[in-house]
Amino acid sequence: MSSLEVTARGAAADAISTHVPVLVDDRVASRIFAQDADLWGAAAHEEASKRLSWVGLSRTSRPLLGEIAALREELRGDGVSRIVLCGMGGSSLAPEVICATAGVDIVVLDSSSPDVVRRAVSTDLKKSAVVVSSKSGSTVETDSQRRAFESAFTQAGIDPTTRIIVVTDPGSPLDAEARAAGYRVINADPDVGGRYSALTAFGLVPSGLAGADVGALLDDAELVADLLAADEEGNPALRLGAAMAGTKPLRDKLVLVDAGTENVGFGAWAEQLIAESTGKDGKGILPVVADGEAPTHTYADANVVRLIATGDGDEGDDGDLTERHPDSIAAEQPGPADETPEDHTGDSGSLVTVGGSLGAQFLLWEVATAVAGRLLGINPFDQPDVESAKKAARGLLDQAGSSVEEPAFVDGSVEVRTLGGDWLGGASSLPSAVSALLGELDESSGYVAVMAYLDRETDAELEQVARSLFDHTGRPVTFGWGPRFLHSTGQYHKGGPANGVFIQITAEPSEDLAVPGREFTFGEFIAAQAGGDAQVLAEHGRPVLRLHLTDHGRGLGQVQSALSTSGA
Ligand SMILES: O=P(O)(O)OC[C@H]1O[C@](O)(CO)[C@@H](O)[C@@H]1O
Repeated sequence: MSSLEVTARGAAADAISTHVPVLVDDRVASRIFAQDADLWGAAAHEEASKRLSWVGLSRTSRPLLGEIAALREELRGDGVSRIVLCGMGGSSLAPEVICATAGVDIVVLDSSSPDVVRRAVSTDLKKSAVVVSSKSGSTVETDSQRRAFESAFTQAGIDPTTRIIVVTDPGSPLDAEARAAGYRVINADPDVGGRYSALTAFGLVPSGLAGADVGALLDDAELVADLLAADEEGNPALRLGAAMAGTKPLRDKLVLVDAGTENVGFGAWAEQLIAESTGKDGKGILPVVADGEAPTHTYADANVVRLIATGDGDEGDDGDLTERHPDSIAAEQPGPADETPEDHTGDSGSLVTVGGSLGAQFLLWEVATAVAGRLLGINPFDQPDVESAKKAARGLLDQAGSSVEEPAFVDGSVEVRTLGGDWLGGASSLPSAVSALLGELDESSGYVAVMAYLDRETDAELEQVARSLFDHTGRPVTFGWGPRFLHSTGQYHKGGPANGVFIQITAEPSEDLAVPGREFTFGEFIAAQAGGDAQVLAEHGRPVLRLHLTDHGRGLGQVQSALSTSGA
């Protein structure tokens, strides 16, 4: 069943009551589906005019289904049982959620760590097919990964053109190069941006080859398309968009809590959509992907979204529900304060509950984010600050091999460096440096961003420090694996509100790996990405604590300990 269930309480319900009637009067929903590029102001018109084709994908993507099914059968006949996806951000986050939800395996390689890449290219190569997905065709991580696989297949005596499938925009540099080299190329709709591309070839090809029922995704999106295009107060996307960006005062931390949803890892996909779409011009909504146990009302700028299983919605337990039919939303009138969980500030809180099938929710959140962009007064379709980090990384790559700046000090197996202000003070140990950074945190609006350029499989335990830092600071903490987050929350960190403090963790690889045909190695590349991002954050006045592990095991233990006690 694809019905969308959305309810709201507290400040979110107030935002809905305030803004949805105006959105209806302005016919925002029907104009989005009519691909009206005027909805976000003159400055956004050019980009919006080539970034709205996602509204029709539930129909226009259908011709892909036969091609995907045939290719899957061909590969299986060739002994392929492992699908690897090389892609960053919008070119890999949707397949990751689609396959996890469908319970089918896919290896998502969205890292430039030499150890991670080496593991991906040296595991079961003879049984593997690789989808190389890049809209622009110029993302260096994806190009480097492709080169590594091309070389590995060749060395294994396997013709790479029989095992590498390319998904890219028509006319991209990768499109021409791949076709000339004899690769199979599947073009995606060029009028859809990466973070809106879940129902394009970027989302469907890798997922379908891995065995997910991608036709059902399109069916589920199709079932709710008319509802989401309706200029009606029951339109779930108008209400979700108003709840996201219309609270007063603005609650700009959107805490995404897995409260039983069948859509596995949905928060990681929504994180890029929301952060990269809204985080610019000093504004934006920060997605905070929390674990299910996270307290739901703990700071006054929190807007909590509980992602529930389809059909688990509240059945009018407050009696305030307006008539709710399966495919609509009911915005509860804000009940008495005691009906919504109190938080430690006595704030009555803001809570949205969302349920629905994955295909329906892809479209729901895409429309809601476009609505939120209009309410925030920003262009939800560009990512102006991402390029600055890429440019800084390229600059550092050109200097590859040159000496790295000296650390402020070394504590055991951790080199400590600081940027973005003279906030270190007299700190001379790792815990005291963490404490000094947290001392820069604005207690009413700030957030902590942990950015780990490590191995999200073998170092997965590190993610738990987010909860410790939250418990210690009472402020939102985001955790991103580098360089993957650069294509998700990275835009927000640099272009959004200047209230983040940043902890970057890097490590010496166990063994470096050449990028075939390039003048840099994977180790040099990921180090340049980290250095470039830190440099740009500091240029934006953000305090950055850079922690570099000289011995992976011992250094990681020190960092986990320091971030878990947070200098307490
Ligand atoms: O698909 P491409 O062009 O390789 O881009 C990957 C990702 O990088 C960005 O362009 C910038 O982060 C995202 O919008 C996109 O999803």
